[in-house]
Amino acid sequence: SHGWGYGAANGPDKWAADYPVANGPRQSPINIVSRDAQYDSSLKPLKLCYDPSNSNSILNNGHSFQVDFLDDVDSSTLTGGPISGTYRLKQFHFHWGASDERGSEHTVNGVKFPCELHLVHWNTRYPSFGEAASEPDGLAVVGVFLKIGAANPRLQKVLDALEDIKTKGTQRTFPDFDAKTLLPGSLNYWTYDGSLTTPPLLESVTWIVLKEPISVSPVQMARFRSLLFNAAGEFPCCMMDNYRPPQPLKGRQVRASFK
Ligand SMILES: CCN[C@H]1CN(CCOC)S(=O)(=O)c2sc(S(N)(=O)=O)cc21
Ligand SMILES: [Zn+2]
Repeated sequence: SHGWGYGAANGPDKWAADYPVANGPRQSPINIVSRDAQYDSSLKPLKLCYDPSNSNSILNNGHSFQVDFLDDVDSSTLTGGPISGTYRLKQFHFHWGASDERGSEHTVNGVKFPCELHLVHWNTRYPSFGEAASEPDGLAVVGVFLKIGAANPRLQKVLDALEDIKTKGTQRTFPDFDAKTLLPGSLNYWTYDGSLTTPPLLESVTWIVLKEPISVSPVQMARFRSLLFNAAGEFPCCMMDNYRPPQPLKGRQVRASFK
């Protein structure tokens, strides 16, 4: 049987068959309606302490590409914000469209961005990432929108590595990358309780979506689309539109860290 993907036959509308939680009460992404987000003065500032020496490899997993971090020690961490305790950076990856008018998973007042970055962290109160991933407070993902504008030099190292991981299952080393360089100037955020946006769609994610986007140029976006969903030797299928559309809010509240 074919695995999940983003095509007509195996895309988001088909996931509930194998992953019934797809219709659960806290699914992601969502459309963020800024005027409905409630400012919460008790929310703390986000504290992201990333150590470049933790970055390890860059991998094409057939759904996106991800930069993986060594997470056996507490050196690239997320604290503060809406979460309590310490979460460790595990990986970051992106979702993007076939053209610049779509590609993000979260939307803001119905606006889609061409791309969205996800920095995935797991709660160190649990013994491992795998165990954390199935706990309601196990994961925290920081989402950053990419908006079309000037070329972003901080993306270049990542984009240059893509030619070495064109097909599914390929990876290469990716040392000394400072993920902090991908963050915008302001860490103002919206936060809500949600899920993974891909199978297994586990409802274990505290979402922290930054309000300020970072820039990406159309030429840089084309580099994302040069990746392939397929493994080497298989019929080539460009990696694009690898995003899940917004899901029902089902009564959840979205809080804002800013007025
Ligand atoms: C392609 C597979 N993507 C998932 C793989 N992992 C889940 C592992 O299940 C135990 S994961 O925790 O690294 C994440 S985070 C994430 S998103 N888009 O919500 O940030 C998707 C996935
Ligand atoms: Zn993601």
